[in-house]
Amino acid sequence: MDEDDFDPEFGSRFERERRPACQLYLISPPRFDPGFPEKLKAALDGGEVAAFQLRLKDVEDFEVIRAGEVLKPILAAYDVALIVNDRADLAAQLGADGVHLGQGDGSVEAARKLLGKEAQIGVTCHDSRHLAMDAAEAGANYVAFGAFFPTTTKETTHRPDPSILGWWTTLSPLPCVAIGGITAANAAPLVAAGADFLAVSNAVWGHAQGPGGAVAEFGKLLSV
Ligand SMILES: Cc1ncc(COP(=O)(O)OP(=O)(O)O)c(N)n1
Ligand SMILES: Cc1nc(C(=O)O)sc1CCOP(=O)(O)O
Ligand SMILES: [Mg+2]
Repeated sequence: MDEDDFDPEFGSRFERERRPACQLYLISPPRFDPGFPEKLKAALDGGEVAAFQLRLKDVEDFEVIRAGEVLKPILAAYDVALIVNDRADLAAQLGADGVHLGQGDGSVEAARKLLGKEAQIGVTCHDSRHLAMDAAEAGANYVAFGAFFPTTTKETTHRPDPSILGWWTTLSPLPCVAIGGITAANAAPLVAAGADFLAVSNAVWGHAQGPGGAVAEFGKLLSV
């Protein structure tokens, strides 16, 4: 792809100016159980969600594809972007809206070649300003910082200060995602610091009032 052809600020769901408020980015549970599509619908009935990441772990490729095929029409009906974790090739196979890449999940450039210029490509940057600048330079559509709070969803070793979000928003127009142990009760400082997206898993799928109740709780926080 010609570098000049790529405009990361055009038509992107993750573009800050077009969507100024902080938004919710749901991360799937690590396994796809048969009841999950109904849980997803319940979550999306609870309020505004910008994006959904299919993050299945330790499963065969065909399971990711099968899950993606089931979830894609549901997400489309609610106008929610489908982002596939880890694998640009599976994102391409699914016709997903984008991919999320960790530091060991391949380059932005390679994902861009596979997915095209409209794709949303996010990059894990832990607590590193350097990684975030590298990701932006490589053509990422968003950078993700975390883990802001302890989480049982994933083993984490980095604990950024919320001020990294404010630093990023003054430096770059590229949206930033906050992730890691986020709940409606602890998220306010991340929103205040400048997070464009809150990426959340357990606080939604494991919520006592169900996923819809959880999304509604986040909605109250994000609408003020
Ligand atoms: C939005 C978002 N941010 C960070 C991650 C973590 O990605 P990675 O470091 O590759 O770890 P795994 O999620 O693959 O275990 C993410 N998935 N999404
Ligand atoms: C997938 C993931 N990545 C993280 C990082 O710090 O990069 S923390 C995390 C877990 C997010 O799930 P929960 O909302 O349940 O904590
Ligand atoms: Mg990964």
